[in-house]
Amino acid sequence: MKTTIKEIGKHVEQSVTIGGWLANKRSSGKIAFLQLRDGTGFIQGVVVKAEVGEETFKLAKELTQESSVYVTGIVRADDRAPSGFELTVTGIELIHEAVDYPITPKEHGTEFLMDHRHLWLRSKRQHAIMRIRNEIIRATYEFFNEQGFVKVDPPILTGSSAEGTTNLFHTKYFDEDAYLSQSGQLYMEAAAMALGKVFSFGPTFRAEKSKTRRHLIEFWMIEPEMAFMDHEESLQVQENYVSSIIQSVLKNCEQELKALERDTAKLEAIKAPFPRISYDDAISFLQEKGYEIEWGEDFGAPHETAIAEAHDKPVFITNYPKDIKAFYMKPHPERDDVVLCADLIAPEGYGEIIGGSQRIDDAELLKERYDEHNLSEDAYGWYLDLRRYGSVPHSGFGLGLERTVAWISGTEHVRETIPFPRLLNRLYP
Ligand SMILES: NC(=O)C[C@H]([NH3+])C(=O)NS(=O)(=O)OC[C@H]1O[C@@H](n2cnc3c(N)ncnc32)[C@H](O)[C@@H]1O
Ligand SMILES: [Mg+2]
Repeated sequence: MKTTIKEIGKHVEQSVTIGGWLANKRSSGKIAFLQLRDGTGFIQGVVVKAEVGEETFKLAKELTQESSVYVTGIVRADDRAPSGFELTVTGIELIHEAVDYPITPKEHGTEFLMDHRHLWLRSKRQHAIMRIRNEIIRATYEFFNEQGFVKVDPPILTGSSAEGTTNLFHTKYFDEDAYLSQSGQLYMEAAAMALGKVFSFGPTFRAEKSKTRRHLIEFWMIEPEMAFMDHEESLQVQENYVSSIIQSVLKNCEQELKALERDTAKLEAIKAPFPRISYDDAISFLQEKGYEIEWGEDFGAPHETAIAEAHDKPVFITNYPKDIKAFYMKPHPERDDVVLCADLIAPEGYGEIIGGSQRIDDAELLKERYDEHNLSEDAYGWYLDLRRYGSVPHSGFGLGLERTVAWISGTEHVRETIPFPRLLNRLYP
């Protein structure tokens, strides 16, 4: 019967057929070991000449890397195998021969692999990362559906910008100027006024000329927005959400984490609540550590890493100066120089995975911010309406999917956490 590698454990000592590709192989004299993959996992097929005969053994010996095949065999339980099973091959049917597959089992440079991303995706490591990405996405929908959030899809083509105008992708919308969305937030606030608790999940775009291991030009963001929730209540949603996806990955991606040699002990300990440190205290901490940083400056990667290293869980840095944060953030009730916001900094040097805040809910104050930031009512009048008609306290945040995948999977660079990364000077494939 036809099955998949993921399901093969249900057929021990039975004859099955899998469709897949040859990932690698080794052979000696009268026995060949085929490393097979079928998209659901990897398994070894053992081909014994005396059992399969001359013709099938010759086919096995001549199979080339990434040729597609149907392989039939008896499923054997084998504790030594990563999947716990092995296939004693009884038959092979070649579907299509791959000639000179470029990504051979030897080491390859990053640019070579990036130029062949459409093929590199097939490797065991990329397979593991993509399955962890999938689990984080699945667990995200599970968490927010269980919490009573409604999925709402903000537009990708917009006439406004939430995160400033320095990294917008301009495009034409017929005769009008338009931008690719940097963040769905402003629209999510409108949705929250209609549906209470909402979340989006989609691509966002930042024309940032940053060449770091944390920056993509196109990345995916989960953006929950919650009417009647204040800043601290939003932090509780964030820490519960992040804890939940970590537990889901630990539970459902054991083989993938093992394939990536991820130290899961560091993840198992991560449960809500997460520590909070104010921006003020973070500045003092860094200055005591000898960092040259003054109050009012934003943190760079080394600062975030130093702050994260002082904690064994993700840490919220709260209440940044108003002047280094976005126009929509609500001022602190006791201070007008800082705002009710927080960045969540992941451990192990993975940096900021969440940016969030309580939003201004007063029309006059928001109008003042429009004037300060030169925002036109033509483009932002609708956003002001949310404060003119039944305004309420509300908060929200954005979690960067790729940075979160990088952290949980222990992957150095975000380029491996998205199927087709868009980086500075990288639009291919
Ligand atoms: N609904 C909201 O309140 C979200 C808010 N408008 C927002 O966009 N915040 S953010 O700019 O900090 O971006 C949020 C997160 O989005 C991720 N992010 C932000 N920029 C990037 C780039 N360039 N590459 C990869 N990931 C990125 C990172 O994890 C940030 O913490
Ligand atoms: Mg941010």
